[in-house]
Amino acid sequence: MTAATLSFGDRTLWNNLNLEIQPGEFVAVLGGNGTGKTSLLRVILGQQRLSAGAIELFGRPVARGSKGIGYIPQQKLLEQGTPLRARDLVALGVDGQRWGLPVPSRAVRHRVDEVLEAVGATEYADVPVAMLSGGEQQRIRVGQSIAAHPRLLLCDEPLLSLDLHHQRTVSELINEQRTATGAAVVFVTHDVNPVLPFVDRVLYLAGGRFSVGTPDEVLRSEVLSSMYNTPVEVIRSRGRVAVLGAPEGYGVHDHLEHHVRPSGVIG
Ligand SMILES: Nc1ncnc2c1ncn2[C@@H]1O[C@H](COP(=O)(O)OP(=O)(O)OP(=O)(O)O)[C@@H](O)[C@H]1O
Repeated sequence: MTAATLSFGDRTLWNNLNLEIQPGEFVAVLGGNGTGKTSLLRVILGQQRLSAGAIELFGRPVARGSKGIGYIPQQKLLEQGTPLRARDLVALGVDGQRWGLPVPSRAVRHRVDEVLEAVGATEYADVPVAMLSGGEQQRIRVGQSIAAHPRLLLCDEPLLSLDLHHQRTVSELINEQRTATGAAVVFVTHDVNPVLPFVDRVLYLAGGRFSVGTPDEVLRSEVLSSMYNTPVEVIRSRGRVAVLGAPEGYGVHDHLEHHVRPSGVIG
């Protein structure tokens, strides 16, 4: 991504962003509501054009529907009554194009079983997904996103509404996928703590500015204070990060509940 700028009307979300993501790299995208985190993923997916600058994916200009990307969209709870089972959603990830064929091929079925096993969902493979807990649904979504062996995994707040135990298991699943296949991970989150041990670089968006670097370089009082243009204190203790004093709506630790939509369909 070179000199990338994204504006809507007279509002610039980020400006002159240069970011090259290496295979196997784990990049956490941090920032408050409305700072352009999801929009960044949409740019990578080819769903949103840059206002200026350029973006390449696997050496080619970004195009909609690029192969090689796994995507975990922001969580939506599944509507009761959705007849799809866990294994159907994973099959969609393996072979989205041919979705709709009544009987998946043997190769697809094999891959589905493999993925269900990898995400620890074999037990509930045949349960309608709407009956599963949020954490179980999220494992299935991770399964769906990794099923086609992506080279790049885009994760939009995949830990939202999960308890600490499930935050850990879902983060570990994503990280295991990265280490097993060398896929790069772009992980949008309000709270970096659950993934901090895995993060190579942070892209922090705030107040129309950004900062990129290792967690040690970016998650510092001086860096964030300068981005927010107000004194912000970053405290690191026992491997955790807390950001104090970030203006409302721009912090890493915003309240998350309002993200959870009451109903919807797995993306
Ligand atoms: N197509 C669009 N047209 C106009 N404005 C848009 C469009 N897409 C996004 N925006 C605006 O850009 C801003 C950034 O949106 P985005 O969803 O990228 O933020 P975010 O950082 O992911 O926020 P959140 O943490 O709340 O999900 C928001 O104010 C949003 O309303």
